[in-house]
Formats: sequence, C-alpha cells, structure tokens
Amino acid sequence: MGTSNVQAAPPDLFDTINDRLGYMQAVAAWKVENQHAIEDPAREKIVLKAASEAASKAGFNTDTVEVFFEAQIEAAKAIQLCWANRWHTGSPRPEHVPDLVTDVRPALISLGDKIIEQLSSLSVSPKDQADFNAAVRVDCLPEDNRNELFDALINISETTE
Ligand SMILES: C=C(O[C@@H]1C=C(C(=O)O)C=C[C@H]1O)C(=O)O
Repeated sequence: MGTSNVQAAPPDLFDTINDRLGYMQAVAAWKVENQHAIEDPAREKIVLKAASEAASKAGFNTDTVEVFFEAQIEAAKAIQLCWANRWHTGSPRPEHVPDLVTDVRPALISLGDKIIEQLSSLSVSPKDQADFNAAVRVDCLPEDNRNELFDALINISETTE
C-alpha cells in the first residue's frame, strides 16, 4: 500500500496462461476450416523469438523462458488435436471463427508479453500448484501438459550477471 510497485498475485498470471490456452479451440476450428496443419513450425519460431526478446528485456534467463513457451506451444497443439478429434467424431464445430492470422495470432503474442510482464513482479513456487491447477483448466488440456507447464514455470529464473 502506498507503493507504486504493485505485485501481481500468481492467480493473475495463471489466468493469463489460461486465457492463451483458451484461444486454442478457435485456432483449431480455423485450421480445420482452412485445411491448415495443427503444427506450424515457422510460426513457433516467431513465437519463441518474441518471447525470448521480451524475456531478455525483462531480465530473465531466456533459456528458461523458452522452455516454458515451448511447453505452452505443446499444450496448445494438444488442445487443438483434442478439438479436431471431437469434431471428427461428430461434435458440432463453432460457427463463428476468428481469423487466425489477423485476429488470433496477434492476441497470442500480446498474451505472451503479458505473461512475461506478470512474471516480472512475482515468483512462482511449488506451493502454487493447486492455484495453478484451479486457474488453468481449459477444456481438452491434457493433465501431462498442464504439469509440464507448471514445472517449466517454476524453473524460470532471472539472468545471472
Ligand atoms: C497457436 C497455433 O498453433 C500451434 C501453436 C503455437 C503457439 O502456441 O504459439 C504456434 C504454432 C502452432 O504450431 C498457431 O498456429 O498459431
């Protein structure tokens, strides 16, 4: 109180991580509709580069942040695959799908920047796992991917110079 250095509580960060994963149903719908593969290695490189640059500016060890973003990408693809399988087996696809290139991808980069910004003012520890699991719970996210995400998150460190 009375300080300008407001600490983001881990739940805010966890909500942002969940928000990013929450886009993956729409990403999958766009890809199915446009016959685009779920995995897009060229795009992954762009996402990782953006994360690494933002992490470096914020004073993080970029390797540890990249491992976390790689885990987010793996989780994102697992969610998309799960939705594609559901639609393949007869579940109805969403009717209104935002454009991946003009709408969703820029939003995903912004959420990535927000994640790094929120990380800057807090540290996440193993005791936060229950809160993480309560916040990060989008449909179709496999348990293993969620655990990998949390492990990568608690391993993020600052630069050591
Ligand atoms: C979200 C997408 O799907 C996959 C996941 C990515 C991500 O999480 O940033 C990037 C590329 C794709 O392999 C996408 O194509 O933009």
